[in-house]
Amino acid sequence: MLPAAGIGSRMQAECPKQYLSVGGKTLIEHSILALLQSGRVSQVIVALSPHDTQFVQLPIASDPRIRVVEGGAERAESVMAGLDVAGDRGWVLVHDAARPCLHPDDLNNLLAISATSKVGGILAAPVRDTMKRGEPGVSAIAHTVDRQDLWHALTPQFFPLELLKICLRRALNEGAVVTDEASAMEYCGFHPMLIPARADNIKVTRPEDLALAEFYLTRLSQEENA
Ligand SMILES: Nc1ccn([C@@H]2O[C@H](COP(=O)(O)OP(=O)(O)OP(=O)(O)O)[C@@H](O)[C@H]2O)c(=O)n1
Ligand SMILES: C[C@](O)(CO)[C@H](O)COP(=O)(O)O
Repeated sequence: MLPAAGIGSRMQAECPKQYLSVGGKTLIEHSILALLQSGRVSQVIVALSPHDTQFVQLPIASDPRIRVVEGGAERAESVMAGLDVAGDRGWVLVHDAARPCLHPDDLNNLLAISATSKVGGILAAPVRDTMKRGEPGVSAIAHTVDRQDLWHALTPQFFPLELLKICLRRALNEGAVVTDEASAMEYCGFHPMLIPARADNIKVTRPEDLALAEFYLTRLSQEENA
């Protein structure tokens, strides 16, 4: 499942950031292909804005493995819309359309957990910098946050489909803050696995991220063609 119904406001681009191009493909195409090229993904459900007129123009839109649903006002609602049409596929990957640099080794490491875990897990990168909590409303440090066992949550996030649907629906119905799928699982008392992953699986969010994504994608392409 690929949430792709955002407007990319922080990117300050002419179009929603998932349609910015790197290496001749849009970010959303890179993100979908990273899933399909694994050979382990049978269908990709893409949640799009009701105002999206660009996806249908992409060559990948005619791939029979792609299904489109209407996303919601928040990412979690878009994900829920996709899960509601996912059928009975056992496990589901949720991957941001804005994360085009997913490495196949990370994807395979995540997919492997379904052999042993009943809860699921996420790709994550350990925090490297000293972390500060800011004083609310002012640019001043309140205190340093212990970065021991602190991780950046990435995507894909990988869960048993029915369990994720139950947890996400409950979290949304009860007004929980859900910024990733693991948040919903945690809200319902589960402790998803953290799968150590590459820090170059960036979420293209701000203007300066596009050049970085281009560098990482070029390097990934060279590695795959080596
Ligand atoms: N209502 C929403 C909001 C976001 N997303 C998707 O969730 C992913 C991660 O969200 P984010 O990086 O925040 O994207 P945007 O919401 O588009 O960015 P911004 O917050 O800067 O507007 C993106 O692929 C985005 O398209 C979605 O499917 N539905
Ligand atoms: C799902 C996610 O990419 C994990 O880090 C992140 O929570 C998305 O947050 P956003 O505010 O919707 O970009």
